[in-house]
Amino acid sequence: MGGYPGGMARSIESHQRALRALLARTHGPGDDAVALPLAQAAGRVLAEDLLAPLDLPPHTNSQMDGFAVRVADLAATPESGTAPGDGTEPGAGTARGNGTAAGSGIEGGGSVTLPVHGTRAAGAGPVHHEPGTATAVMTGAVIPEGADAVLPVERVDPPRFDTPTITVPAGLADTTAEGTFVRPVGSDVARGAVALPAGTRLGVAAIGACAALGLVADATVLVRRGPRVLALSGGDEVVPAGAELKPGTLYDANGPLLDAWLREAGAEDVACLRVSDDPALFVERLEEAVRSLRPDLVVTSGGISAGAFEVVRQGLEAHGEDAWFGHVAVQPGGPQGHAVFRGTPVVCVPGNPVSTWVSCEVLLRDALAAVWGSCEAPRWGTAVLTGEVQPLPARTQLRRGRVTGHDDAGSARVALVGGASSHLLTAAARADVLVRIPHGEAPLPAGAAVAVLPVAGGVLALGGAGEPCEPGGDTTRPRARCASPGLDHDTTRRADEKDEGDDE
Ligand SMILES: Nc1nc2c(c(=O)[nH]1)N[C@H]1C(S)=C(S)[C@@H](COP(=O)(O)OP(=O)(O)OC[C@H]3O[C@@H](n4cnc5c(N)ncnc54)[C@H](O)[C@@H]3O)O[C@H]1N2
Ligand code: MOO
Repeated sequence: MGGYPGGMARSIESHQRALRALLARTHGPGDDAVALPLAQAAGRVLAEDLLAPLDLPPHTNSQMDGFAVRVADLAATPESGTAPGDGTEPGAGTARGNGTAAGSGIEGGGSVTLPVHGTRAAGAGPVHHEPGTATAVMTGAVIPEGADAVLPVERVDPPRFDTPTITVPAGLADTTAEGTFVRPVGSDVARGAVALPAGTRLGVAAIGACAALGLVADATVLVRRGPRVLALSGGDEVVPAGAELKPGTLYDANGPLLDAWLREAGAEDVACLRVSDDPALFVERLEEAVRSLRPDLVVTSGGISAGAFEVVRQGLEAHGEDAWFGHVAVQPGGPQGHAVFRGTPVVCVPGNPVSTWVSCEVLLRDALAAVWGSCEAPRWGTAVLTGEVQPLPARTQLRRGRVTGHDDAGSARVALVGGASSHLLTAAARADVLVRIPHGEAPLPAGAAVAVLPVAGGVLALGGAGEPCEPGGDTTRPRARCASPGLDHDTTRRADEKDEGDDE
């Protein structure tokens, strides 16, 4: 248990400010941009407005399978018995009924009957609409010129297309306004207007929008350049995947985790280095890597807490400038640090894997978004807890959770996933939000509103993940399995199911 009085720790917000100031020492907000082919720009943030090269939709089209009509043709008067208009054009046989349309079950008392002229499928070119008629149109079909509304097929009588006439019930005829179920040309975005403003992350919908605008995969888009990052992780106990797992050792989770996270956060390039517990060697390798790679930012994981082998803290306190190592009043992510090394900002996050990840999501993301603009800032929402949660007395907790639907009032419901301990990485991998539990003494009851931060957006950028963390390392990897033979899943309580009061 890492106990310390909350009063001696920085708040999350004050540490965010410190990281912003650190990164701003070498980079101004949105300093530079890079032109990338669209195919490589997924997950990146636009550096300039993207203008629409065409109207979207490119033509006025139907929102429904139904019948295109002129609204004026639905406004027949009981006296005339026909729809207004000149009454002489083709289709002037339009009649207003006064009873229930035969077999339709539709209430009458003002219904209008129109002859059906033509059928238009999506993809067919524009045609002229005959006044006083209805044209069958499928969803997406160009609205025939002269028609100004669409009646859904299921609301007319008969509710089908193989019919010479349709009867429009009075309730529908009276309430259909011009534009009903019509999608005007350019109603999503007009040609020349801003389709995606600068600052938009090229997520799934934005990629779809670019495709809809006709941008081909090698069309160039200008995106914010992210930092080139050197990521250091390790410790004597940490070995790369594929190596022999000797007693007391464990596989490197944080190197690949940082590599994936930094790329998803818009880093231009990421180099990963594993370091030992020897502070002199740590400084030597850092020195070498900073000189040869010239990163914009160094991120370290581990080696900063209260142990006897805190290689990062010891190395940077002795050889860095403006080093700060202390605590933030948050769990996980309590121990934190930062320094400047040979002019390069260094952000130091704690080594427990969930602490590394949560620190990146909440602390580093804020600074990268503010100073580099290479990713979106953390955007908190609210949800209600599905069960009671015991807070910590002096630290905000950032628990992992999954949104499980909505309550009767429409609020998102969030259930915690796994316990509070920061080694519970597989449980964290099942989470889609971080749940902010304010410090306090009394349990938060089920139904209490809490802040939640979506965290499951990273998959898009991973296709481009670069070099493995250990180039040249042993490539013989243990094969993944779905379940361990012999492990009784019914009776084994997993470590990540242990819950409250766990505040390491
Ligand atoms: N006396 C105290 N002890 C600890 C405190 C404290 O306040 N007082 N804080 C605890 C908290 S909270 C955290 S978080 C950790 C942070 O420690 P470090 O940042 O120094 O990290 P390490 O000691 O190097 O490692 C912690 C933990 O994570 C494992 N680890 C490290 N790197 C990796 C990796 N690349 N892949 C997988 N796992 C990794 C490491 O084996 C340790 O188990 O300190 C607490 N202690
Ligand atoms: O604060 Mo530590 O980061 O819980 O594991």
